[in-house]
Amino acid sequence: MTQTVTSVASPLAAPGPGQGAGHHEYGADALIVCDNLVRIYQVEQIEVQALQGLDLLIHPGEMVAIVGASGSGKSTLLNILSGLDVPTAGRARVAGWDLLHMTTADRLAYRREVVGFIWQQTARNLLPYLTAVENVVLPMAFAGTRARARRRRATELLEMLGMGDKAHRRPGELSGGEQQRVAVAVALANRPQVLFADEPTGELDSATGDEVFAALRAANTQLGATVVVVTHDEGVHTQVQRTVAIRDGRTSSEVVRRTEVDEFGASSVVAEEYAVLDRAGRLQLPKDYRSALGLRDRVRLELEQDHVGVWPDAGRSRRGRGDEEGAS
Ligand SMILES: Nc1ncnc2c1ncn2[C@@H]1O[C@H](COP(=O)(O)OP(=O)(O)OP(=O)(O)O)[C@@H](O)[C@H]1O
Repeated sequence: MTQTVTSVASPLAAPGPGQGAGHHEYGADALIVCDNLVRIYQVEQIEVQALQGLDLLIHPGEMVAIVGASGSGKSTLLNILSGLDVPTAGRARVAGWDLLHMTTADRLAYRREVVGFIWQQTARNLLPYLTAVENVVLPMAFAGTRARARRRRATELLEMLGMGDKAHRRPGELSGGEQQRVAVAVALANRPQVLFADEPTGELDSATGDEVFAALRAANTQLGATVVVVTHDEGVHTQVQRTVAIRDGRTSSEVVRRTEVDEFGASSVVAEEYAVLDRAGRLQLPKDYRSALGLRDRVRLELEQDHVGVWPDAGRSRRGRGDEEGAS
């Protein structure tokens, strides 16, 4: 993987209202827009800032992983995007639905028809007393799809995900990976524009996890669903086109994978890491870069023709040494 950290001007850096010519709304062409999203939980007298001004854009047809350590805000973000929770401030929009201003009826329609979910706990995805095909039929029945059409779609989806021969088994008669593949079919039943998956492979070994990712990729490439997977597993970047890292309730870096074809026609996958630059111009330098050059407290910046140089504060390190000498 190339280790160039390139700071991408986050789309947030685009001109705001009234700024510059031809300005357009932030994320106008994105399917998922989080703009300065804040979620504060009040626990007795203490405020917990789970999201601290998170910016994120996901475009139609993307398959994106959101990674971050425990407590970084991943579940909070997913709960908001899936319509289960409401942010404290900021803007969140999915497929044209404003998630801060939805009525209860809107929320129901949104959850039933616009988005689909796969949760980590297989038991949360499927009803244990229904067969695989009956589980897939159920959301279509709630949405009012005709009986014959829902049966046909359920069968097609299970076949597409390699579960056609096990359509009449109950979840208890399926492996964990197979249950998650059925869960993907359930989530796709009402033709959602977006699939959200929360640690969908968390309870599985890596080989079985790969099968679940293959099912999510099929949903993405064959049905055109935009897929967002939340996980603490940083190794997930090999499974998706783009990985967005969250730290302390904010997006901090991204890894983008693309296929390059050389002059002999051989293709290879190149992964490039980007630092996210926010509207205020803040970006986070990776820890290994900071420690390699002893960057801390403040750095010297220099604007070059096509890049910005970042240097350790030489004056401060000299002073630091002087202090140490003085102290000895
Ligand atoms: N309902 C809640 N009430 C109070 N604090 C909460 C609540 N939910 C989450 N938090 C806090 O918000 C922060 C972000 O939590 P969140 O669950 O979103 O993180 P996460 O990245 O999903 O973690 P994990 O990988 O462990 O699930 C944490 O400090 C957490 O303790």
